[in-house]
Amino acid sequence: MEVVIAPADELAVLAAGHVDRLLRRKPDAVIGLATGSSPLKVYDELARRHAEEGLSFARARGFMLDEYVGLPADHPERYRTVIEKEIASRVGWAPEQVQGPDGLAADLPAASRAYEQAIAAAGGVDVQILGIGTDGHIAFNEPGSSLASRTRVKTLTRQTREDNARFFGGDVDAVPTHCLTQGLGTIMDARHLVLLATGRQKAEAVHQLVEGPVSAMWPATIMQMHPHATVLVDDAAAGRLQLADYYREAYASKPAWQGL
Ligand SMILES: N[C@@H]1[C@@H](O)[C@H](O)[C@@H](COP(=O)(O)O)O[C@@H]1O
Repeated sequence: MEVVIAPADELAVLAAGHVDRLLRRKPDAVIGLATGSSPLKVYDELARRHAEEGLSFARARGFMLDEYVGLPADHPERYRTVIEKEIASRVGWAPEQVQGPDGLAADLPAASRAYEQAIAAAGGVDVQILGIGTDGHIAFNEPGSSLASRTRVKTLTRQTREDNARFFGGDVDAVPTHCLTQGLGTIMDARHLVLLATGRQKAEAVHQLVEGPVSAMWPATIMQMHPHATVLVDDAAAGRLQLADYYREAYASKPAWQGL
């Protein structure tokens, strides 16, 4: 696991750089897309590179991490709508180039299985962009999630619904109670994980993710078992890291042969 501590704008450029290099090496790459506020600057930077530097997404595909259950198709907070607005429409992706779990399916377990099959049929995810919840969830894998879980229905915790109420006019009761989410096992199958976290409210989750024991109580800790995980955090989110000085030194003195 590589930990990089830098200002938020720099983190976004680093994350976009990973996607950029992947696309230039593999134009038909599969990109895992996260919602939430953490990846927004990354999407801005990718849109900028698409518009100004000819970064092409024409042959690439996107797979979303998760989706609320039951939000109407035209709801502005439906993750499919958010991803369309924040990234897909800005990099020239046609609707069929981006897939997400179907939170409106009549048979949600069947939709979950179909989504796993779609990811596998696409050859798996090359780079997965991730945020982290204050309780250490990734995608919507709440504390207690099986570390080997696959795409399925989950019940959102009160804390997650309160955290996300800001997107629903501050009304926690307007936040759906259930979601479809890639499992931790699904996420771990991606070839590269790039997680972004900023702000003091993420400091404990980041500490657990990087330095805590691997545990279903802090689901993101499963990333410690991934062979290629990049954790990008600002000073505030790094505030509780015990080895912060070491991560700073290691990054500042990173030899060129280690690659980006
Ligand atoms: N399902 C999403 C996660 O994918 C995201 O990582 C998390 C953190 O959101 P934010 O980046 O806004 O803090 O929120 C939601 O719960």
